[in-house]
Amino acid sequence: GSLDDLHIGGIFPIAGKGGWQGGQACMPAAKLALDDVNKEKNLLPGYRLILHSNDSECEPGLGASVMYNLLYNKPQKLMLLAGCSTVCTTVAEAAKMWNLIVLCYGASSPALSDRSRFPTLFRTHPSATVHNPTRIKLMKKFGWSRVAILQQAEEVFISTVEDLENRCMEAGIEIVTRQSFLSDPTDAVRNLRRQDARIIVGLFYVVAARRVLCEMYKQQLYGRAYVWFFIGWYEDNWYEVNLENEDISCTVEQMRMAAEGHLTTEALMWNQNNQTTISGMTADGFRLRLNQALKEEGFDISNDRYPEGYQEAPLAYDAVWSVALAFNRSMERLRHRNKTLKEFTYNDKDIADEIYAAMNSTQFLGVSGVVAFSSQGDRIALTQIEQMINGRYEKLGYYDTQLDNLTWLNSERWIGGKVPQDRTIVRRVL
Ligand SMILES: CC1(C)CO[C@@H](CC(=O)O)CN1
Repeated sequence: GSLDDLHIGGIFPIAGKGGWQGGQACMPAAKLALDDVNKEKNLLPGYRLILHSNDSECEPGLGASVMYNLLYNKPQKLMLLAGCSTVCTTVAEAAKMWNLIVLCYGASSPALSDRSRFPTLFRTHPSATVHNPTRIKLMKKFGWSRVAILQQAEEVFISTVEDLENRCMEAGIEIVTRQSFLSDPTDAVRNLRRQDARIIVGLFYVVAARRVLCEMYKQQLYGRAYVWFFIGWYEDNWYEVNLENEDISCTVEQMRMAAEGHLTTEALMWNQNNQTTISGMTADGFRLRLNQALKEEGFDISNDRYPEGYQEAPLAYDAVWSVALAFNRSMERLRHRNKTLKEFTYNDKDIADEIYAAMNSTQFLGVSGVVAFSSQGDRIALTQIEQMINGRYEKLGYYDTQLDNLTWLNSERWIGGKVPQDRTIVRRVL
């Protein structure tokens, strides 16, 4: 017989600059997943999953208006997918009024880990706070118990630093100073020097990162006596590009000198080994298929950053699988009560609770790695640690926070040949 349709809404960053580099690859990735789940004959037997996509341009206002279009136009939607933090915040805060589960594939804001504000939110994109246990783990590994923080005054970094401060307290790590800046880091970097900061955690977007790096060079806050933690999701050669048009008054050579030796942490968004995932593909197989799909859609995938340039694509792909699996599981349970998902209406909390319960118990191997959510709906993810060695990022290891398991490759290199100290050592000459 003919298949019955299950409808979901999708809000994607497409036009505009797509929010973050790579946001535009999320809709093509979601469409690939839609084809795949609809081919699985025993995943949604008798049903076809239909995705109604709209463009948010990563703007919360536009995101809200496309959400209302999705809700006030037939057919009835069962769930909403969204991307950027600002759009996800707006959509997730409102969607509970329609008893809709929201699944965000591109939202990193720590503020979203809040069941009182977002009771129906899940996200396949990890929170920015996922870096913090890794930073603490490294501080302990290298014996650093006196650190400093330098951050850009942006919501995502303010809430990440609050979490980091709490974890430093618990770990007995002293924060000698926390400096923040809006766009010019000059004074903040000077204050780091005044406090004799040696181990510094830097939290800023990539444009601010270039300014910080040049300021580090000018104020000599780099080299053998310092360790900087930067964010790992900037594009690879981030410190060599746009110097002129961003008025960076350092040369590429000076930027490279200041950058040498810094550590980075980032959430893993591509499954690391060659295991076959739930879709039947390995992560590399997904990479090839995505590449093909992007080419067909006219994307420029010649840049060497591919797929890091589209690093969040696996999160959008796995989000659609999460939806299909949750519908499969909730349909099973509803059947015992002679109900089906097709009966869902926006004031049916009973079915919404079934979908919530099913989503809450998600656990499968996707192309982005194991997909599972915390009680706050946050993606549980591994982190990767790298170091800038001779102008190239080298992998140093991976950290699994859940198991407190650090996989270390012993490939770190210190400019002075030994681990930098977290303070000036005053030798008592007796
Ligand atoms: C790792 C990054 C670049 C963090 O910001 C996310 C976008 C957002 O949180 O709005 C996308 N992924």
